[in-house]
Amino acid sequence: MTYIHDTIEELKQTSPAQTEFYQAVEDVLESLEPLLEQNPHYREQAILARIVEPERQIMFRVPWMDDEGRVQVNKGYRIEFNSALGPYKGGLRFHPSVNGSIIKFLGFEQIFKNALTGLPIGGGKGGANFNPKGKSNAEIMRFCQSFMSELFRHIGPTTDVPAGDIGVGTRELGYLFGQYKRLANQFDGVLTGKGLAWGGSFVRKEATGYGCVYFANYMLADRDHDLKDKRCAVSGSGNVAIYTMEKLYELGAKPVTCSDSSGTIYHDQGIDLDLVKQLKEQRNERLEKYLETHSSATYTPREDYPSDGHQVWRYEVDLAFPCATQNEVTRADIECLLENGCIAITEGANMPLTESAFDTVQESQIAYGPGKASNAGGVATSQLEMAQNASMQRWTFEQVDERLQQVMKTIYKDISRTAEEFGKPGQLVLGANIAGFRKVADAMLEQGLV
Ligand SMILES: NC(=O)C1=CN([C@@H]2O[C@H](COP(=O)(O)OP(=O)(O)OC[C@H]3O[C@@H](n4cnc5c(N)ncnc54)[C@H](O)[C@@H]3O)[C@@H](O)[C@H]2O)C=CC1
Ligand SMILES: O=C(O)CCC(=O)C(=O)O
Repeated sequence: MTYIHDTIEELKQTSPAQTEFYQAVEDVLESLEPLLEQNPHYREQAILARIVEPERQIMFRVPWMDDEGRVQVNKGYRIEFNSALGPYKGGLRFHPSVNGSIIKFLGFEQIFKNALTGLPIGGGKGGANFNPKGKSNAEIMRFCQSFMSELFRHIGPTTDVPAGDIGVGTRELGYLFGQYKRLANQFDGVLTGKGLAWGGSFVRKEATGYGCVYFANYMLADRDHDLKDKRCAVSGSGNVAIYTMEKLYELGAKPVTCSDSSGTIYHDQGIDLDLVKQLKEQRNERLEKYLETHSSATYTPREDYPSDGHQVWRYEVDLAFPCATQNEVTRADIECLLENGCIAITEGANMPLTESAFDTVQESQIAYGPGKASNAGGVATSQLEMAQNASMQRWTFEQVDERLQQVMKTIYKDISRTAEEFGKPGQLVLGANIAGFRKVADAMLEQGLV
């Protein structure tokens, strides 16, 4: 459709050199053709041109001092993308690869993901090109304090509520929250993923991984499969990967791989999750150390990966769960998964498939849970944390987990129904993009020229 094509071309002119952002925009817009044909008012009201433009983009200097007394400077970002459905909501990423394009793609995805939860949250994302690897605890604290010294004036419990993402966990959120409190003189729900003793919610830590597996379970059930005894490839070994593996074990499946940015572990008898938690959550070690306890496992260092992809996807598995980062699955990886009999891919990470991997999946018959639906459990539970903070209540682990399961079921049903409505049953990408877009676009139209 030329309207969609023209919007994407215009975006490339006005926001140059933002490859990941174009990739995320193309994924959403290219699904919208049947909806736009049915509803000409979206075009008349220039809704596409409005929705791809963030409401506000904040970029700032983050100066801090390292342990040697040297001054360091990083770039900080917060993209407040869309507030049609509620306050901006989305994580903060600290990773050396962070730039305007990465934060914009993440913020754009977040708009539709948050809409799919059915909860009143808009979309935003932020972060810095800061590399936490090898930094001391004191350096991390000083960086977080400097980052928040600027960010605090832009956020608030009903304005913009950041959370964690890659490189930002409970420790970093603690330092960020401490600095916010000193500057704003407020103890409120301005960040989510907080420690349980200072306003955090049960299940937030586990929510993205658990939610992803709940989603996979609903998707498989609809295709007369279940998780029992399924061999699973999981990538990453951070927050999302660990709690994906935990729930897979609980529901009878067996994760046989995990990875970090240095290499991949394959363990045929099943990944030793207690050991991975020790290595990653407590000791901050590389996965290679896994071999010191399990010599029967295989470790492949990154430099020995196949030239066209990633080792983690090159084993015989039934299910795949990319849980590390964007563009971590190539076309060759997908071909290998398909040849090895994999029946479903469920995304824990945001946009983990390269464009050609995505096209290959779309052409295949494999069940595919797109991240904006399947990893929405994290942000949904963040909203439950906001609700608990605002009402000064604390719900039990079981109550929050029950709500999380309900949200994931509703998302699955909503996107499946939408795919059917547009004559493409089972096409969850189309279902997720149309269902998410429609909620946001309709709210924007009702709010006037915003
Ligand atoms: N934390 C959350 O609640 C949510 C996270 N996500 C997404 O899940 C993914 C993982 O995030 P978290 O587990 O929170 O982060 P994390 O920092 O806890 O873990 C990230 C993992 O990915 C690996 N990784 C990072 N960059 C990599 C690279 N270039 N190559 C290979 N491995 C790499 C790291 O070694 C680590 O194992 C990201 O795409 C994030 O945006 C999505 C929804 C919510
Ligand atoms: O919990 C949140 O607010 C953010 C989660 C997030 O960053 C994501 O869904 O990608």
